[in-house]
Amino acid sequence: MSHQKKRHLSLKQQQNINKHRQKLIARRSNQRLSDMKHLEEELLSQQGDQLETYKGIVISRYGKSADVMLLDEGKFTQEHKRCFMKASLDDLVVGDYVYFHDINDEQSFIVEKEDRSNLITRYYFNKARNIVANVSTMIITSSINPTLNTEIIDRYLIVAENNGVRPLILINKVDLLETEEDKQIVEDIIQYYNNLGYKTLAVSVKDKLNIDLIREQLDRGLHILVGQTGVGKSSLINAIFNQELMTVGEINYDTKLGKHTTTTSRLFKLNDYSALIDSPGIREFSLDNYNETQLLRGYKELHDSEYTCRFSDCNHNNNLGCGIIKLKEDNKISEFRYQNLRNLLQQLKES
Ligand SMILES: Nc1nc2c(ncn2[C@@H]2O[C@H](COP(=O)(O)OP(=O)(O)OP(=O)(O)O)[C@@H](O)[C@H]2O)c(=O)[nH]1
Ligand SMILES: [Zn+2]
Repeated sequence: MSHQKKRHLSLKQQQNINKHRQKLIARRSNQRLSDMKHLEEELLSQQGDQLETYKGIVISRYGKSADVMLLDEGKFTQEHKRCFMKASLDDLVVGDYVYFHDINDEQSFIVEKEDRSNLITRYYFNKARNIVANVSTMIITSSINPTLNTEIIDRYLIVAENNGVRPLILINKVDLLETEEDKQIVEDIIQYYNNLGYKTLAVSVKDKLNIDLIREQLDRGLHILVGQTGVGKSSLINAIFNQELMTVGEINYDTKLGKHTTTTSRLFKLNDYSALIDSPGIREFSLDNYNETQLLRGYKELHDSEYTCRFSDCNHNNNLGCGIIKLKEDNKISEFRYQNLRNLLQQLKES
């Protein structure tokens, strides 16, 4: 990697790295022999050589290591590194920007992580698990078949709103709409979300409809694709990149492993500054363990102070200063969004 430009570190970063080295020296005497120590020692032995520091982005996590793509002055490259990290950085997730040193040709060591602009978390049995960081766009994918489920769209919107991520809503497979009535229903839904300020597109991978408009929306940053199984996420990735990058709707019966069992995530570069990250953990995460405040925060219609419930313990079932009921009475929320909100509140009560 010696041909790569040396990254100029800020004073603070240099100090942090120096501090880290000193800590390693202090720790050396009382640390048990372990793989990590071995790596750290190797790192230390090279101190005199003025280790170069590179910036990268985490694209996969495996236990105690991470795959990092090298960034060249902020631009995505094709170069990947398998990295180990100091213990305090073991919460690294896909999307984290990191600084690392090369230990040898195969191995590198991450010494610092940049502050995250956002972090998407999911809950497994009440335990928070970080999924991905620094996301610019959450591409919320839904489709006409098996059924257009706006409640799931709304669930993802809640996650996006609560994490400071811009949503882009795609309604795929519109080629399957047969009647004028169905077309109108879908058009109304799309218009409603667009009016709310969420960019929403009708697309068809089959007919190559509006794929160029999707690309236009993704000119900078890290993007993730979310949505239920079968809505056409893999098909969309192939269409956006105009390449067969993903296997569409197939299961490998020889190994009895579906493609969902792949644990690695992949970063697909759209241009120097824009990339799409795909991994099973990201694709399948859903809204769980959200509290009522977060849920209501996820509904843009309620952001107007006029529609804030007067009492913090409002049960949203009687008219006494309830923002949700007022919203409905004033016709400031569509029927489908209102029903979804009611359903989500009900599910919260039952959980
Ligand atoms: N009619 C129609 N079918 C489509 C379209 N896009 C995708 N499909 C089909 O939908 C099925 C599922 O597509 P995938 O791309 O595998 O869906 P996915 O969301 O990646 O599914 P998971 O990997 O299970 O999450 C496949 O049979 C695709 O051919 C479309 O625009 N129109
Ligand atoms: Zn209320």
